[in-house]
Amino acid sequence: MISVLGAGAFGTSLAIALGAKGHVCLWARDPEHVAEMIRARENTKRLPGVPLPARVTPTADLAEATAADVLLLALPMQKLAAFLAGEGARFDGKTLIACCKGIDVSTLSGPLQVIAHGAPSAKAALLTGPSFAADIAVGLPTALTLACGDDALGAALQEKLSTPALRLYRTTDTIGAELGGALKNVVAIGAGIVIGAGLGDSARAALITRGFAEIQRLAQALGGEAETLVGLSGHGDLILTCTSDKSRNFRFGCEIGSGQTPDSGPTVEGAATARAALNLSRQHGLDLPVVAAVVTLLDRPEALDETVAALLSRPLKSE
Ligand SMILES: NC(=O)C1=CN([C@@H]2O[C@H](COP(=O)(O)OP(=O)(O)OC[C@H]3O[C@@H](n4cnc5c(N)ncnc54)[C@H](O)[C@@H]3O)[C@@H](O)[C@H]2O)C=CC1
Ligand SMILES: O=C(CO)COP(=O)(O)O
Repeated sequence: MISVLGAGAFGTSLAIALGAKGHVCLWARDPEHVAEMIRARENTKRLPGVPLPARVTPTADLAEATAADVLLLALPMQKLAAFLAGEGARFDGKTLIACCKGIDVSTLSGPLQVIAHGAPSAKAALLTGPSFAADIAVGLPTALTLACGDDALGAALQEKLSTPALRLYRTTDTIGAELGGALKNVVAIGAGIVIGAGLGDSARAALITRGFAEIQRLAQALGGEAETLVGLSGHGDLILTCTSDKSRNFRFGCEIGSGQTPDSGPTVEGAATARAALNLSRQHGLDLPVVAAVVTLLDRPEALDETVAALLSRPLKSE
């Protein structure tokens, strides 16, 4: 059996997709939320309008959910470490698949390092790549990356989690997959700022491209492979997130760029990850001007004009 821990938009969409293949347990920490999902057969709070298949069982009982061998962790990145620390030995011997995108801001670790620390005897993998929960939930075609250091386990998980509409590609480059997925959200905030500020589509294309160069620079310095970064989990997800109004990171950036106070309610992974990425770049002596500009504007949105001017006045150089 498979369980999904975290009944947000993404966890629910994965439970719906996998519920077409077999039994899936969907765990949420709030019993009232679970009762509502059982009553409505829908996650009206996070993914309204899509019925839960009969084989999806919502539960607030973590013991019931963790009876499964394969557990998909669909929590926000900044909550993952505390969640694992609180549940300790429950995950011994389990296969944990991180479904979150980001870098833990206090330890500067990606999701797999966080799992290795919080659940050291679990086997770990990462599910990432370009996909909106709303698309997966209604069965639109989607291709994701399953990253696992153990290729035999990765192949078994690829088979287990693929459906006719949800195609998983696999890699053993977990660092490249983690960092591509984490950093594209930072660039998406930047792309949103550009559009929100009315700087135009050409400027957005420039920012995406230079942002991608920064993703490659940092990820490769940390051991990620170039091939992974041009794949689904890097370039693929960058395209999706920087060009769609469905992206929360992109919309958050648009709000900053247009002078609004951004809505702090939705999960916007790129905000904390921008700070983590900037700290990592300093540790490694790397120059990441797009990431640095996003951090500046998270702290001081009123500095938009001077931040854009500073980016545009950088020394001219070869591409
Ligand atoms: N929504 C999407 O289209 C996609 C999201 N993702 C990633 O999935 C991860 C989760 O995002 P969403 O599901 O969209 O967010 P969401 O905001 O819809 O849901 C997050 C869920 O986590 C739960 N949660 C938060 N802290 C918790 C804790 N300490 N213990 C237990 N549960 C907790 C919340 O109650 C909520 O149900 C993020 O890293 C995101 O980048 C990845 C691909 C697509
Ligand atoms: O990760 C995603 C698309 O692949 C979802 O993007 P947002 O978190 O910006 O909504």
